[in-house]
Amino acid sequence: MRTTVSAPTPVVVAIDGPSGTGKSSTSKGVAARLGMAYLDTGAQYRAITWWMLRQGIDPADTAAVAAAAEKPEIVSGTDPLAPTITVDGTDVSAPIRGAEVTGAVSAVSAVPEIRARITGLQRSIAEGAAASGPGIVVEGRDIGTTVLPDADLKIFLTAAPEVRAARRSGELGGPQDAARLAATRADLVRRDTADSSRTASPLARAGDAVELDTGDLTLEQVVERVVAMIEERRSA
Ligand SMILES: Nc1ncnc2c1ncn2[C@@H]1O[C@H](COP(=O)(O)OP(=O)(O)OP(=O)(O)O)[C@@H](O)[C@H]1O
Ligand SMILES: Nc1ccn([C@@H]2O[C@H](COP(=O)(O)O)[C@@H](O)[C@H]2O)c(=O)n1
Repeated sequence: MRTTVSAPTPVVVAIDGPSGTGKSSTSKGVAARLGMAYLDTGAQYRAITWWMLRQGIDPADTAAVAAAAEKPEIVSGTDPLAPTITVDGTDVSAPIRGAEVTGAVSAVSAVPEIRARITGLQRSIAEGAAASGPGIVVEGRDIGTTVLPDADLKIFLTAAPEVRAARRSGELGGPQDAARLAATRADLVRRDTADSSRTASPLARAGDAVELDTGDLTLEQVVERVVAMIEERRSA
């Protein structure tokens, strides 16, 4: 006798939150566990910022950034075990994590023409993944509010700035002195303030998002909780 195993219902999951709350690590872990696709939308904003800087465009020159918004080709690979990001065919996964891009990305991502361009890309990737597999986990700042307002599950991650700064400093290696922690904390808070106060699609928790404070949880525990929520939605 042959048993039929039905494919899991495709699920679109939006994970938002401030910098360093664990969005990328959680989203990759969840997507890998459930065989889903994964989209790092911050990497897309970083990639377009990298291109602007390479072109000599001043990130503070809103008109110049807007005029160039459609020019670079940005391609995201959505395998959670090996996510990729290219600009005009160049792998930019390393340079987009540098201080220059990190310092400029909030200015570029606040420009409405940039948001319209990147939001369009994000929606088409999410649609494709939901149509052809078990779904996608999309992480960013405005996924639940603007990019995918009809997502099946929305999560908003939080953690105190001190916790986030300690995690980030640990990631960078080297001595964990007070001055370094304070500088890392200030950098996170500066970016959160810029991202939440912009007019176009700011960092915000969607009204129907589940808020999860990751401060006292290990990464494994956070992944476990999100997986449980997805399985609950699937069986509902
Ligand atoms: N629950 C957790 N417990 C301990 N460390 C964690 C936890 N979640 C994430 N981390 C660590 O915190 C750091 C930041 O995590 P991650 O890059 O996933 O955050 P993020 O929200 O995607 O940040 P950003 O918005 O700046 O891209 C990483 O070093 C990660 O390993
Ligand atoms: N949905 C999003 C995602 C990101 N941004 C902007 O990109 C910056 C970098 O994001 P990381 O997650 O890689 O740290 C972030 O500070 C935002 O300016 C965004 O606007 N919307």
